[in-house]
Amino acid sequence: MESILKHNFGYSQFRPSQKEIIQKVLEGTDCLVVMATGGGKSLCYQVPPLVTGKTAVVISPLLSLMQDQVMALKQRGIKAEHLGSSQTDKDAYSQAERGAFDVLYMTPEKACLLPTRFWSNLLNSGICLLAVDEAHCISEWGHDFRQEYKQLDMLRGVLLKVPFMGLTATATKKVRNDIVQSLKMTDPFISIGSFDRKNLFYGVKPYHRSQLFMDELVKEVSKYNVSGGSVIIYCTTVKDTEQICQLLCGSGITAGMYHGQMGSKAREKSHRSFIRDEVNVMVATIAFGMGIDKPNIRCVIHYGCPKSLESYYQESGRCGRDGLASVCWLYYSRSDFAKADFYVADVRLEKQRKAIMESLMAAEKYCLLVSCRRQFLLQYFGEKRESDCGNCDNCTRDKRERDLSKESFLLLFCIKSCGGRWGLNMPIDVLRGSRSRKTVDNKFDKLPMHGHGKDYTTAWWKSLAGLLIAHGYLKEIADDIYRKVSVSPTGLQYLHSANFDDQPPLILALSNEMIDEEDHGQINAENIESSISLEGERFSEAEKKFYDILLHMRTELAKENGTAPYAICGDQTLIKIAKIRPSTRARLANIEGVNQHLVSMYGDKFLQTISNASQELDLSLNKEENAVTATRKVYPSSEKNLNPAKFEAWKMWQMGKNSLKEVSSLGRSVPIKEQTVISYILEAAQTGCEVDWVRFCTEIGLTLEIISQIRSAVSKIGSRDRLKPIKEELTENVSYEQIKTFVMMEDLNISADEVFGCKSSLLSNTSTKPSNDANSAQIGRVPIEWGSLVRGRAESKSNPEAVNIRKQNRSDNSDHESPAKKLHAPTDENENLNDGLEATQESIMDLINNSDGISLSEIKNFFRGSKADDVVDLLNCLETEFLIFKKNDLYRAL
Ligand SMILES: Nc1ncnc2c1ncn2[C@@H]1O[C@H](COP(=O)(O)OP(=O)(O)OP(=O)(O)O)[C@@H](O)[C@H]1O
Repeated sequence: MESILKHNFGYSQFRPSQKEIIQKVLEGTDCLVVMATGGGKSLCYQVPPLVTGKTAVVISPLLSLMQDQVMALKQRGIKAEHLGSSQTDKDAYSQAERGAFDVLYMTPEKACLLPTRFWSNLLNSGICLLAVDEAHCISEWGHDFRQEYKQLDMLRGVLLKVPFMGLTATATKKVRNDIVQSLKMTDPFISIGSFDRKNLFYGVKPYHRSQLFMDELVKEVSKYNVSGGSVIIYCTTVKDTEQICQLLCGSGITAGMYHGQMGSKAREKSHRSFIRDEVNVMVATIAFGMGIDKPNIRCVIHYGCPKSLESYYQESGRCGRDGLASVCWLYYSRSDFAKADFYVADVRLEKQRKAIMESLMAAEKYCLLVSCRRQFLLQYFGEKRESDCGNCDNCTRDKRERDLSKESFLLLFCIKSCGGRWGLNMPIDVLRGSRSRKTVDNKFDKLPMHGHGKDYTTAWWKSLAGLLIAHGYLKEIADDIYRKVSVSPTGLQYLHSANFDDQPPLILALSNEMIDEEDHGQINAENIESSISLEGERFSEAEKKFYDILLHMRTELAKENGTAPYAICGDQTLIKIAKIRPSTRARLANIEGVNQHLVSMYGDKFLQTISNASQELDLSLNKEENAVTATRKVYPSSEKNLNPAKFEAWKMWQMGKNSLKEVSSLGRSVPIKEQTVISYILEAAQTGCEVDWVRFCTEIGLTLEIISQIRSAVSKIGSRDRLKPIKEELTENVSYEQIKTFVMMEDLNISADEVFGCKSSLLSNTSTKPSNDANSAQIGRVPIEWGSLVRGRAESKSNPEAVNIRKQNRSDNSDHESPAKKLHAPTDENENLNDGLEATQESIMDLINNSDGISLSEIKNFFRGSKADDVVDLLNCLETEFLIFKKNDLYRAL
């Protein structure tokens, strides 16, 4: 499967769960896949047909989405097609039933309309899977219910024994159950991944329709536009869509537009121009979006509060799909929260109206939040996150705190005095001294707090109510389409401890709206700008020019071939090419994201461009990948990859030599948890910051003994994907932080020897590496089992000499020894035996086939009978032929 992944997709590693899901499909098991937006769900149905040689049928809700996917798959050398009204190829249908396609897309309507004959012909030809993408559309509880999806169950009666797969990014438990039942799945494998999109920064701002705000919007969009990144602006109405598009175009930004009132041709054209990088900014209603997989969208702006958090997560999920840092802004106005009437206009069932209302209230809550937005979002989808993320506006802004005891008392008292039967408007009107008929009729003008809140605006009071709801002093419930606010038990307790003249302190962080109002509605540039930098990699001036040349070449190639630039390869791949500047096809093929189709179709063009541009810009070729990506030795570029809070924490700890405890409180009005500081530093390490691991391990109490315990727990569980089961295997004194650190060090190939300054006997039982390897005894990576490697060679007919080696090895190495002990470095005797071995394509293939990843130095060492350069040349040839590939600096067979 890994070979298919590299060969067709250019990737060297499956993401968490992908492989397991694919294996389940291959076993014929139904699967429900819930994975974050951009998590890589598509691969779960695109790989099985390549393994089995049978067709995967994919049900997808939108034509444009299917067309994009077909286009991208074709660029990966995969036979893909869609059936539907826009299909112009008359033979597509008959080819499809003959099983000519690996992946066959169709809408649910089409799937239900196709005659049984089509399905039985396809069954005869071979069908490995029926995948239902965006499966939440099947559920009436979902945020995007589509009637057509409901009828898909009829295919069950036709496609006997074919595994069904439902895929979605947003499914509550109720929706998940609905999908399983609606698709009549039997004992399905359910995979629920994390919803966390770590590379996305989340921010929210209240907006006013002022010129100042519009100027700032233009400025924000221009920022991404100049660097070639794409932006989507989602509007809640067609009118806003047109106005914002006009505004941007009037400011010299080439923007496209997409909404439901445009004709289908115009919409298609607009979509195509965006996908092909002809326009970088798309202003759209939510008609545009589901499944858009354009990797380089750097910013998604919501101009108006979305109607639910599910749709917000879906739409903002279009952002940063290549994993580079990207930004999601949500601009709201108070009037957005009063749109419930509009959303429920055609809904007759009270139950559904209530559900819509609750969704809107959750979105409102997200807007008004003063704590970590990521934590809130994840919690909404049922996922727990212990610490603040440090990558949202609330985590990164300086909090302005104030004692709001007097104001809170007044509001709580007033809400209670009004009887808890109202929304917020009535009690706030009372506080502001209203003598409206309703107030007088209810005798609220006689209440003691009447008129005591005149100094603040209605919006300010609403904001305070939002804070009190968030902190549990007030509770808000939906009653059909109305909201009612009442004082919670915590609020009552507070009221009891206070009176008109004296209240216990209640210190709260002011919301953005309150700050905004107190700063006289001035939204300044600093406020509105995202606080993270988007520059993914640090380029020199010349490298930046080199990258631009590559971008230009990719655009031209895409035009010539009628495809989208990103379908040729993603920006991240292009960044790597610009940094490494490979001179041969083999080196090009080895870059993450480069698939065989790219090498054979466009390889010459890439190499020619690289050669010319390198000469022109005086840049050397074939920069060592390690020098580019080494994560342990470089740090300054990480300032660009980390948000300021995390970078500062790392700087204080690593450069300032402060302890973790000191970092948690130094210069902060409210200390953060020490665990948060630890996670910041680990993240810094991940993005390339240098970390003094000795000091770090000492501070968190991570010893060799604990490492050994964690490793045993990991091998018992068989996976490091989830920390909880690992933690449960360990004694209580081993903390999550220690486990996280272990995992991170393992990911970064940090050697225990290096950290603990010894050749550890504790480590040698499972991960001893040949002692002549400078990087030996890395934590966790089980190195090549020299015994099995030599046995493997011996079994190969192409290498008779190996038989001798096996004999020799057997006599040295008892079969009764534990597998761990068999992991030993070659003895001097072994080394002498290898002295005469010559490398050939075949013998290298044997060696690699029999190893679980082998480094260049190990291969050179093994074939000391050949010149090192010859070994490298042979390896290059094997890479070009896509027989082997490199992952984490280890060669593996495809
Ligand atoms: N193993 C992998 N290694 C690297 N990139 C991957 C891997 N798997 C998928 N990707 C890339 O991640 C991006 C997102 O994948 P995909 O379109 O399948 O997401 P998705 O889960 O369907 O998201 P959504 O629900 O938002 O549509 C794609 O560009 C895809 O090529």
